Amino acid sequence: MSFIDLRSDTVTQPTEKMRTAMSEAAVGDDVYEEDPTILELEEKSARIFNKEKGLFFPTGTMANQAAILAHTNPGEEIIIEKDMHIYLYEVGGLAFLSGVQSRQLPGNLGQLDPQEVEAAIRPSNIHFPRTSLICLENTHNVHGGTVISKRDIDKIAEVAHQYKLPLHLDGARIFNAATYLQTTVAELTSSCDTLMFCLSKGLSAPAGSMLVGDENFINRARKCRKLLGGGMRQAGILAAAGIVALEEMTNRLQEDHENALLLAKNLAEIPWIEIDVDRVETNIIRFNLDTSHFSAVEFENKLREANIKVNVSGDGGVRMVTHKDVTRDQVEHVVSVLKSL
Ligand SMILES: Cc1ncc(COP(=O)(O)O)c(CN[C@H](C(=O)O)[C@H](C)O)c1O
Repeated sequence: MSFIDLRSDTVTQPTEKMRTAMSEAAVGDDVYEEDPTILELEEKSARIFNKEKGLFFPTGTMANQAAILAHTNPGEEIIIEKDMHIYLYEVGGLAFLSGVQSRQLPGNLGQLDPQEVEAAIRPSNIHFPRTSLICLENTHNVHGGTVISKRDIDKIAEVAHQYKLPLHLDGARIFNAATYLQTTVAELTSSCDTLMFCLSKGLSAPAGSMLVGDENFINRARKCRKLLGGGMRQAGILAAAGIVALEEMTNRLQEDHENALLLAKNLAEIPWIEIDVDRVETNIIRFNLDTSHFSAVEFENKLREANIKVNVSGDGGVRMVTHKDVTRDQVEHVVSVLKSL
């Protein structure tokens, strides 16, 4: 039974070309830095982002947490936007792994206010922890795949660098942001000191994320990855799919964005759905149910009966995410099912 899976772009299946590349991958022991396919993916990632080095990770969470470990020392404070994945969905890793506390600022659809960031940087004072990192997320998951412009990233970087602080970008969906802005990822992230991006979401690799930054940082992050158990052996089998992802999947993301907008515009016509269509910029749609009509669970179950999977939260919030494995026809089918409810 085939489902239309709108829960996330993490569900994407590898392409046939990825599977072939995986089966033919040249491999070696990556702890000794001898896996040729991982080395090729790391070099390609660094080149695409115009950073000195790249480092392959099993997941985006591990890459984000290794970056925070490599940027900070226990007892320091990092400045984040209050709804970031790094804070909301990484199991308290900031505290548990890095021993840092977070200063959570309110964002405008994920973008931080440069003045608020500057005001949050701790001056030296015997009572205060040292601020050691500033983080952004682009596109922003919880706010609905919203995009932060280069100009707005650069404004935060300017404050960070004025205080000699690094800026780390959770760029899980940075290719979606660059597609929306019609720019390159290198241009968009040029002022970020380090960034993570996912191969395993819209780019459709079966697993894997990359961290890119300068050589000194990547050397520290490699050690943090080993500490976290991410030192892998012949993982070129996974990296081979990542290379195909970068070569073939970054230019099709506009299709996902068009499907998301088509879905959002149709959802807006349904009386018991509250959605801001203008906020749909990339492949994530978030909307609220009029729960007097349906409870979140009822809504999820009715869609499941129609072979459609979505993520709902108890308060009636719904997220739908378009991706390679959801076609335009399937989007139109979802619309007809929703209108029939
Ligand atoms: C902005 C951002 N940064 C990092 C990650 C973590 O990536 P993985 O650890 O899942 O590879 C995610 C995954 N997001 C997943 C999803 O959206 O379904 C879930 C919520 O973890 C993310 O959205």
